[in-house]
Amino acid sequence: MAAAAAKAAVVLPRPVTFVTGNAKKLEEVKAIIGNSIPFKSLKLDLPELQGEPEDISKEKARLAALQVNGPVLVEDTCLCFNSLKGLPGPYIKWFLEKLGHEGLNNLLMAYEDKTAYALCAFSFSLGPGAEPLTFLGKTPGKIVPARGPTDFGWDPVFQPDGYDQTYAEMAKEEKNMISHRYKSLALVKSHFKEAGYVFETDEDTI
Ligand SMILES: Nc1ncnc2c1ncn2[C@H]1C[C@H](O)[C@@H](COP(=O)(O)OP(=O)(O)OP(=O)(O)O)O1
Ligand SMILES: [Mg+2]
Repeated sequence: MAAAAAKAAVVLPRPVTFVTGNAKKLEEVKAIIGNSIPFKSLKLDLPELQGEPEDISKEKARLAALQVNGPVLVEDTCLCFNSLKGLPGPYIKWFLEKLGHEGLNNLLMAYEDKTAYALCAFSFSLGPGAEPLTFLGKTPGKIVPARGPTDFGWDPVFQPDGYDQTYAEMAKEEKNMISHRYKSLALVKSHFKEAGYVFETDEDTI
């Protein structure tokens, strides 16, 4: 029995590499994952396919697995406005860059409904050619005029439901307990627990 169980375990010869070009994302992922998964990072801005959030995330994982030649974790974040039927969604990075916080608010000027949701799609691939698994986390809220520090993306204009503060105004520890990123990482962590991957690596993790 023990032998059968040992045979079934997937052995990973390397830590999981989290690939992102965004230092702030990495900071949050580190804070949330802690020591639960042997993990390192690679700073690389991967190209992103157009399409549905889940497909963009999966394709990022396929590209990352080829680059790293080993197990990888990637993430794609969307900010979806309900009045705009989910847009800007995965294109929020470009909307934010071109329009700024005020421009994001202006997009909703013609609509009464300011509700939105933050969506995070983590994808994990065991390596080149392996079909990625995707884990989605969603936090509902609304778009408000910017409040709080402006050092992380659209955090100042997103106020999660049930809170008087924007993501930017919240303490990091508090945001990391309710965020879209926290929810999807919780699913990643339970997948790792259930799968019982065995890491046989002496590579350094961070
Ligand atoms: N938790 C967050 N709060 C606020 N802004 C965020 C958050 N996560 C990401 N952003 C910003 C950064 C980007 O402008 C945009 C998400 O685009 P995305 O392609 O997922 O990130 P990215 O291009 O910066 O990093 P990556 O290299 O991982 O793709 O939203
Ligand atoms: Mg990106």
